[in-house]
Amino acid sequence: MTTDNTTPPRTMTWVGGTDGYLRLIDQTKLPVEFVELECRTVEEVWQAIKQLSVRGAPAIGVAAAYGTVIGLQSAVNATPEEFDARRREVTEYLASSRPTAVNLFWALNRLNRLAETLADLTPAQQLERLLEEAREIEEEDREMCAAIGRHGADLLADGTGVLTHCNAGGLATAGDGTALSVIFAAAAQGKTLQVYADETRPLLQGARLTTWELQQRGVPATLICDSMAGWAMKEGRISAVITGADRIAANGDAANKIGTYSVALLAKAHGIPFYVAAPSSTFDLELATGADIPIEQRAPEEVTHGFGKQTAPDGIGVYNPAFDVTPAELIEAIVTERGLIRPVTAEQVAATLAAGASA
Ligand SMILES: CSC[C@H]1O[C@H](OP(=O)(O)O)[C@H](O)[C@@H]1O
Repeated sequence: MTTDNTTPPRTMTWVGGTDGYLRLIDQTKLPVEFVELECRTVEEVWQAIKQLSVRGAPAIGVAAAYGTVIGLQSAVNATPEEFDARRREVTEYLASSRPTAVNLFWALNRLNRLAETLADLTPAQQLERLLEEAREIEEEDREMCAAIGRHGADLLADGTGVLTHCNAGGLATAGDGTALSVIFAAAAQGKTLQVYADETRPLLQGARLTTWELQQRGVPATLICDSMAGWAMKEGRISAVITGADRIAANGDAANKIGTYSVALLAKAHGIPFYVAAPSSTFDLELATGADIPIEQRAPEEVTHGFGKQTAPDGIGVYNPAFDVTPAELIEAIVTERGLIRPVTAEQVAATLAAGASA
Protein backbone atom coordinates (compact mmCIF):
# COMPACT_ATOMS: atom_id res chain seq x y z
CA MET A 1 0.00 0.00 0.00
CA THR A 2 1.09 3.59 -0.56
CA THR A 3 1.20 6.32 2.08
CA ASP A 4 -2.40 7.26 1.23
CA ASN A 5 -3.32 3.58 1.59
CA THR A 6 -3.89 3.05 -2.13
CA THR A 7 -2.41 0.21 -4.13
CA PRO A 8 0.69 1.28 -6.09
CA PRO A 9 0.06 1.65 -9.83
CA ARG A 10 0.83 -1.48 -11.85
CA THR A 11 3.90 -1.30 -14.07
CA MET A 12 1.82 -2.68 -16.91
CA THR A 13 -1.69 -3.93 -17.61
CA TRP A 14 -3.08 -6.03 -20.47
CA VAL A 15 -6.32 -4.45 -21.67
CA GLY A 16 -8.94 -6.62 -23.40
CA GLY A 17 -8.74 -10.10 -24.90
CA THR A 18 -6.58 -11.48 -27.69
CA ASP A 19 -7.35 -8.31 -29.69
CA GLY A 20 -6.26 -6.16 -26.74
CA TYR A 21 -3.21 -4.04 -26.03
CA LEU A 22 -0.56 -3.42 -23.38
CA ARG A 23 -0.77 -0.31 -21.22
CA LEU A 24 2.42 0.54 -19.35
CA ILE A 25 3.84 3.30 -17.23
CA ASP A 26 6.37 5.28 -19.27
CA GLN A 27 9.25 5.16 -16.80
CA THR A 28 11.32 7.66 -18.81
CA LYS A 29 8.85 10.36 -17.69
CA LEU A 30 8.97 9.59 -13.94
CA PRO A 31 9.10 11.10 -11.40
CA VAL A 32 7.95 14.41 -12.84
CA GLU A 33 5.17 13.07 -15.06
CA PHE A 34 2.99 9.98 -14.68
CA VAL A 35 2.30 8.99 -18.29
CA GLU A 36 0.97 5.66 -19.57
CA LEU A 37 1.73 4.30 -23.03
CA GLU A 38 -0.67 2.10 -25.00
CA CYS A 39 1.32 -0.44 -27.03
CA ARG A 40 -0.79 -1.83 -29.88
CA THR A 41 2.02 -3.06 -32.17
CA VAL A 42 5.01 -5.25 -31.48
CA GLU A 43 7.22 -2.39 -32.72
CA GLU A 44 5.84 -0.19 -29.94
CA VAL A 45 6.63 -2.88 -27.35
CA TRP A 46 10.14 -3.30 -28.77
CA GLN A 47 10.71 0.45 -28.62
CA ALA A 48 9.33 0.68 -25.08
CA ILE A 49 11.85 -1.95 -23.95
CA LYS A 50 14.74 -0.41 -25.92
CA GLN A 51 14.21 3.11 -24.56
CA LEU A 52 13.48 1.88 -21.01
CA SER A 53 9.88 3.04 -20.92
CA VAL A 54 9.47 -0.43 -19.47
CA ARG A 55 12.61 -1.76 -17.80
CA GLY A 56 13.92 -4.12 -15.17
CA ALA A 57 14.55 -7.77 -15.94
CA PRO A 58 11.22 -9.29 -14.79
CA ALA A 59 9.16 -6.42 -16.26
CA ILE A 60 10.94 -6.80 -19.59
CA GLY A 61 10.04 -10.50 -19.62
CA VAL A 62 6.37 -9.82 -18.91
CA ALA A 63 6.24 -7.07 -21.55
CA ALA A 64 7.84 -9.36 -24.14
CA ALA A 65 5.28 -12.08 -23.42
CA TYR A 66 2.43 -9.65 -24.05
CA GLY A 67 4.34 -8.20 -27.01
CA THR A 68 4.36 -11.65 -28.60
CA VAL A 69 0.56 -11.77 -28.37
CA ILE A 70 0.31 -8.32 -29.92
CA GLY A 71 2.66 -9.32 -32.73
CA LEU A 72 0.52 -12.38 -33.53
CA GLN A 73 -2.81 -10.54 -33.75
CA SER A 74 -2.33 -9.87 -37.47
CA ALA A 75 -1.79 -13.59 -38.15
CA VAL A 76 -4.79 -14.93 -36.27
CA ASN A 77 -6.60 -15.71 -39.59
CA ALA A 78 -3.49 -17.00 -41.35
CA THR A 79 -2.70 -20.65 -41.98
CA PRO A 80 -1.07 -22.56 -39.08
CA GLU A 81 2.22 -22.51 -40.97
CA GLU A 82 2.03 -18.73 -41.47
CA PHE A 83 1.08 -18.28 -37.80
CA ASP A 84 4.09 -20.33 -36.66
CA ALA A 85 6.39 -18.38 -38.99
CA ARG A 86 5.04 -15.09 -37.63
CA ARG A 87 5.55 -16.26 -34.04
CA ARG A 88 9.19 -17.06 -34.72
CA GLU A 89 9.62 -13.69 -36.46
CA VAL A 90 8.00 -11.78 -33.57
CA THR A 91 9.93 -13.55 -30.80
CA GLU A 92 13.26 -13.08 -32.63
CA TYR A 93 12.42 -9.39 -33.08
CA LEU A 94 11.57 -8.88 -29.40
CA ALA A 95 14.73 -10.79 -28.41
CA SER A 96 16.76 -8.11 -30.24
CA SER A 97 15.53 -5.29 -28.00
CA ARG A 98 18.08 -5.67 -25.15
CA PRO A 99 20.71 -8.40 -24.58
CA THR A 100 21.42 -8.67 -20.84
CA ALA A 101 18.22 -9.34 -18.87
CA VAL A 102 17.72 -13.07 -19.28
CA ASN A 103 14.03 -12.80 -18.31
CA LEU A 104 13.36 -11.47 -21.82
CA PHE A 105 14.63 -14.69 -23.40
CA TRP A 106 13.17 -16.85 -20.65
CA ALA A 107 9.67 -15.48 -21.35
CA LEU A 108 9.97 -15.71 -25.14
CA ASN A 109 11.30 -19.28 -24.92
CA ARG A 110 8.47 -20.22 -22.58
CA LEU A 111 5.88 -19.00 -25.09
CA ASN A 112 7.66 -20.71 -27.98
CA ARG A 113 7.88 -24.02 -26.11
CA LEU A 114 4.18 -23.80 -25.28
CA ALA A 115 3.26 -22.98 -28.89
CA GLU A 116 5.05 -26.11 -30.08
CA THR A 117 2.53 -28.17 -28.06
CA LEU A 118 -0.48 -26.38 -29.60
CA ALA A 119 -0.10 -27.54 -33.21
CA ASP A 120 -3.56 -29.14 -33.18
CA LEU A 121 -5.27 -25.83 -32.33
CA THR A 122 -6.27 -23.13 -34.77
CA PRO A 123 -4.21 -19.90 -34.72
CA ALA A 124 -7.06 -18.17 -32.89
CA GLN A 125 -7.12 -20.89 -30.24
CA GLN A 126 -3.31 -20.77 -29.96
CA LEU A 127 -3.44 -17.02 -29.44
CA GLU A 128 -5.94 -17.46 -26.61
CA ARG A 129 -3.60 -19.93 -24.95
CA LEU A 130 -0.54 -17.71 -25.45
CA LEU A 131 -2.35 -14.79 -23.86
CA GLU A 132 -3.24 -17.01 -20.92
CA GLU A 133 0.46 -17.90 -20.57
CA ALA A 134 1.48 -14.25 -20.67
CA ARG A 135 -1.03 -13.51 -17.92
CA GLU A 136 0.39 -16.48 -15.96
CA ILE A 137 3.94 -15.15 -16.34
CA GLU A 138 2.76 -11.80 -14.98
CA GLU A 139 0.94 -13.39 -12.02
CA GLU A 140 3.84 -15.71 -11.21
CA ASP A 141 6.19 -12.73 -11.18
CA ARG A 142 3.89 -10.92 -8.76
CA GLU A 143 3.93 -13.96 -6.48
CA MET A 144 7.73 -14.35 -6.79
CA CYS A 145 8.20 -10.74 -5.71
CA ALA A 146 6.11 -11.35 -2.59
CA ALA A 147 8.02 -14.55 -1.77
CA ILE A 148 11.35 -12.76 -2.21
CA GLY A 149 10.15 -10.17 0.27
CA ARG A 150 9.17 -12.84 2.79
CA HIS A 151 12.49 -14.68 2.45
CA GLY A 152 14.61 -11.55 2.60
CA ALA A 153 12.92 -9.41 5.26
CA ASP A 154 14.82 -10.96 8.17
CA LEU A 155 18.15 -9.99 6.58
CA LEU A 156 17.38 -6.35 7.45
CA ALA A 157 17.40 -5.59 11.17
CA ASP A 158 15.44 -2.74 12.72
CA GLY A 159 17.36 0.50 12.36
CA THR A 160 19.34 -0.69 9.34
CA GLY A 161 20.82 1.78 6.89
CA VAL A 162 20.30 0.03 3.52
CA LEU A 163 22.02 1.06 0.31
CA THR A 164 20.47 0.11 -2.99
CA HIS A 165 21.58 0.74 -6.56
CA CYS A 166 19.42 1.41 -9.63
CA ASN A 167 15.75 0.41 -9.33
CA ALA A 168 14.68 -3.09 -8.42
CA GLY A 169 11.24 -2.09 -7.24
CA GLY A 170 7.71 -2.61 -8.43
CA LEU A 171 8.52 -0.64 -11.60
CA ALA A 172 11.07 -3.32 -12.55
CA THR A 173 8.63 -6.18 -12.06
CA ALA A 174 4.96 -7.12 -12.13
CA GLY A 175 4.80 -7.04 -8.35
CA ASP A 176 6.52 -5.28 -5.44
CA GLY A 177 10.02 -5.62 -6.92
CA THR A 178 12.96 -7.71 -5.86
CA ALA A 179 15.41 -5.67 -3.75
CA LEU A 180 12.65 -3.23 -2.81
CA SER A 181 10.27 -6.09 -2.02
CA VAL A 182 12.71 -7.12 0.72
CA ILE A 183 12.79 -3.54 2.00
CA PHE A 184 8.99 -3.20 1.85
CA ALA A 185 8.57 -6.53 3.67
CA ALA A 186 11.02 -5.53 6.41
CA ALA A 187 9.23 -2.18 6.81
CA ALA A 188 5.90 -4.02 7.00
CA GLN A 189 7.33 -5.96 9.96
CA GLY A 190 7.48 -2.62 11.76
CA LYS A 191 11.22 -2.11 11.30
CA THR A 192 12.61 1.38 10.88
CA LEU A 193 14.91 1.47 7.86
CA GLN A 194 16.84 4.32 6.30
CA VAL A 195 17.30 3.59 2.62
CA TYR A 196 20.14 5.26 0.75
CA ALA A 197 19.41 5.25 -2.97
CA ASP A 198 22.29 5.60 -5.41
CA GLU A 199 21.18 7.96 -8.17
CA THR A 200 22.62 5.45 -10.67
CA ARG A 201 24.08 7.31 -13.60
CA PRO A 202 23.66 7.69 -16.45
CA LEU A 203 19.88 7.04 -16.59
CA LEU A 204 19.24 7.80 -12.92
CA GLN A 205 16.88 4.90 -12.14
CA GLY A 206 17.70 5.34 -8.48
CA ALA A 207 17.13 9.09 -8.35
CA ARG A 208 14.03 9.01 -10.54
CA LEU A 209 12.36 5.68 -9.74
CA THR A 210 13.56 4.13 -6.46
CA THR A 211 13.08 7.36 -4.49
CA TRP A 212 9.62 7.76 -6.07
CA GLU A 213 8.60 4.24 -5.06
CA LEU A 214 9.99 4.58 -1.51
CA GLN A 215 8.23 7.90 -1.01
CA GLN A 216 4.97 6.38 -2.25
CA ARG A 217 5.33 3.61 0.33
CA GLY A 218 6.41 5.88 3.17
CA VAL A 219 9.87 4.34 3.54
CA PRO A 220 12.48 6.93 4.61
CA ALA A 221 14.91 7.43 1.74
CA THR A 222 18.00 9.53 1.10
CA LEU A 223 19.32 10.13 -2.41
CA ILE A 224 23.07 10.04 -2.91
CA CYS A 225 25.35 10.35 -5.92
CA ASP A 226 26.99 7.07 -6.91
CA SER A 227 30.37 8.49 -5.87
CA MET A 228 29.12 8.98 -2.28
CA ALA A 229 28.45 5.29 -1.54
CA GLY A 230 31.93 4.55 -0.18
CA TRP A 231 31.97 7.55 2.13
CA ALA A 232 28.47 6.76 3.41
CA MET A 233 29.78 3.30 4.30
CA LYS A 234 32.91 4.72 5.90
CA GLU A 235 30.74 7.03 8.03
CA GLY A 236 28.78 4.00 9.28
CA ARG A 237 25.50 5.00 7.60
CA ILE A 238 25.18 1.70 5.76
CA SER A 239 24.86 -1.72 7.37
CA ALA A 240 23.49 -3.64 4.39
CA VAL A 241 23.42 -3.37 0.61
CA ILE A 242 20.75 -4.99 -1.56
CA THR A 243 20.30 -4.82 -5.33
CA GLY A 244 18.43 -6.58 -8.09
CA ALA A 245 19.95 -8.55 -10.96
CA ASP A 246 19.46 -8.99 -14.67
CA ARG A 247 21.16 -12.30 -15.24
CA ILE A 248 22.74 -14.70 -12.72
CA ALA A 249 25.07 -17.49 -13.87
CA ALA A 250 25.08 -21.02 -12.47
CA ASN A 251 27.87 -20.18 -10.00
CA GLY A 252 26.06 -17.10 -8.67
CA ASP A 253 27.95 -14.38 -10.57
CA ALA A 254 25.34 -11.64 -11.04
CA ALA A 255 24.96 -9.04 -13.77
CA ASN A 256 23.25 -5.87 -12.67
CA LYS A 257 23.23 -2.16 -13.44
CA ILE A 258 26.63 -0.60 -14.05
CA GLY A 259 28.13 0.46 -10.74
CA THR A 260 26.89 -2.56 -8.81
CA TYR A 261 30.29 -4.24 -8.95
CA SER A 262 31.91 -1.12 -7.48
CA VAL A 263 29.34 -1.04 -4.68
CA ALA A 264 29.96 -4.73 -3.93
CA LEU A 265 33.73 -4.08 -3.67
CA LEU A 266 33.10 -1.12 -1.36
CA ALA A 267 30.79 -3.25 0.80
CA LYS A 268 33.47 -5.94 1.05
CA ALA A 269 36.07 -3.38 2.05
CA HIS A 270 33.79 -2.14 4.85
CA GLY A 271 32.63 -5.56 6.04
CA ILE A 272 29.05 -4.83 4.98
CA PRO A 273 26.86 -7.70 3.65
CA PHE A 274 25.98 -7.35 -0.05
CA TYR A 275 22.73 -9.08 -1.04
CA VAL A 276 21.16 -9.68 -4.43
CA ALA A 277 17.42 -10.27 -4.78
CA ALA A 278 16.14 -12.03 -7.90
CA PRO A 279 13.51 -14.54 -9.00
CA SER A 280 14.44 -17.92 -10.48
CA SER A 281 13.55 -16.48 -13.93
CA THR A 282 16.69 -14.32 -13.70
CA PHE A 283 19.04 -17.29 -13.54
CA ASP A 284 20.83 -18.51 -16.68
CA LEU A 285 22.08 -21.97 -15.75
CA GLU A 286 23.51 -22.44 -19.24
CA LEU A 287 26.27 -20.05 -18.23
CA ALA A 288 28.73 -21.63 -15.79
CA THR A 289 30.04 -18.21 -14.73
CA GLY A 290 29.31 -14.55 -15.37
CA ALA A 291 32.20 -14.27 -17.84
CA ASP A 292 29.91 -14.79 -20.80
CA ILE A 293 26.94 -12.67 -19.72
CA PRO A 294 26.28 -10.27 -22.62
CA ILE A 295 26.72 -6.67 -21.48
CA GLU A 296 24.56 -4.12 -23.24
CA GLN A 297 26.45 -1.13 -24.64
CA ARG A 298 24.25 1.93 -24.87
CA ALA A 299 24.37 5.25 -26.73
CA PRO A 300 27.03 7.85 -25.81
CA GLU A 301 24.31 10.51 -25.61
CA GLU A 302 22.98 8.91 -22.42
CA VAL A 303 26.23 10.04 -20.80
CA THR A 304 26.90 13.31 -22.63
CA HIS A 305 23.33 14.60 -22.96
CA GLY A 306 21.56 13.14 -19.95
CA PHE A 307 17.97 14.37 -19.97
CA GLY A 308 18.60 17.09 -22.48
CA LYS A 309 21.63 18.96 -21.05
CA GLN A 310 24.98 18.58 -22.79
CA THR A 311 27.63 17.92 -20.15
CA ALA A 312 30.65 16.97 -22.27
CA PRO A 313 32.35 18.42 -25.36
CA ASP A 314 31.22 17.30 -28.82
CA GLY A 315 33.24 14.43 -30.19
CA ILE A 316 34.49 13.08 -26.84
CA GLY A 317 34.80 9.30 -26.73
CA VAL A 318 32.26 7.61 -24.43
CA TYR A 319 32.16 4.12 -22.91
CA ASN A 320 28.62 3.31 -21.75
CA PRO A 321 28.16 -0.31 -20.62
CA ALA A 322 24.71 -0.61 -19.02
CA PHE A 323 25.66 -3.49 -16.74
CA ASP A 324 28.57 -5.08 -14.90
CA VAL A 325 29.04 -8.46 -13.24
CA THR A 326 29.54 -8.98 -9.51
CA PRO A 327 31.42 -12.22 -8.74
CA ALA A 328 29.69 -14.66 -6.42
CA GLU A 329 32.39 -14.33 -3.77
CA LEU A 330 31.32 -10.73 -3.15
CA ILE A 331 27.68 -11.71 -2.58
CA GLU A 332 26.62 -12.68 0.95
CA ALA A 333 23.35 -14.21 -0.21
CA ILE A 334 20.96 -14.24 -3.16
CA VAL A 335 17.31 -13.91 -2.12
CA THR A 336 15.00 -15.88 -4.40
CA GLU A 337 11.34 -16.86 -4.19
CA ARG A 338 12.56 -20.35 -3.24
CA GLY A 339 14.71 -19.20 -0.34
CA LEU A 340 18.19 -17.84 0.29
CA ILE A 341 21.20 -18.99 -1.71
CA ARG A 342 23.93 -18.83 0.91
CA PRO A 343 26.81 -19.42 0.52
CA VAL A 344 26.67 -18.34 -3.11
CA THR A 345 28.15 -21.37 -4.86
CA ALA A 346 27.14 -23.41 -7.90
CA GLU A 347 26.07 -26.22 -5.59
CA GLN A 348 23.89 -23.92 -3.48
CA VAL A 349 22.40 -22.27 -6.57
CA ALA A 350 21.42 -25.66 -7.96
CA ALA A 351 20.06 -26.88 -4.62
CA THR A 352 17.92 -23.81 -4.00
CA LEU A 353 16.52 -23.57 -7.53
CA ALA A 354 15.76 -27.29 -7.50
CA ALA A 355 13.66 -26.66 -4.40
CA GLY A 356 10.88 -26.00 -6.93
CA ALA A 357 7.80 -24.86 -5.07
CA SER A 358 7.81 -21.18 -4.29
CA ALA A 359 7.40 -20.49 -0.61
C1 LIG B 1 14.44 -6.38 -10.74
S1 LIG B 1 15.54 -6.30 -12.06
C2 LIG B 1 16.02 -4.63 -11.97
C3 LIG B 1 17.32 -4.40 -12.65
O1 LIG B 1 17.14 -3.93 -14.00
C4 LIG B 1 17.80 -2.68 -14.11
O2 LIG B 1 18.35 -2.45 -15.36
P1 LIG B 1 17.55 -1.48 -16.41
O3 LIG B 1 17.01 -0.32 -15.61
O4 LIG B 1 18.62 -1.10 -17.40
O5 LIG B 1 16.48 -2.35 -17.01
C5 LIG B 1 18.88 -2.73 -13.06
O6 LIG B 1 19.95 -3.55 -13.45
C6 LIG B 1 18.09 -3.33 -11.92
O7 LIG B 1 18.82 -3.83 -10.87
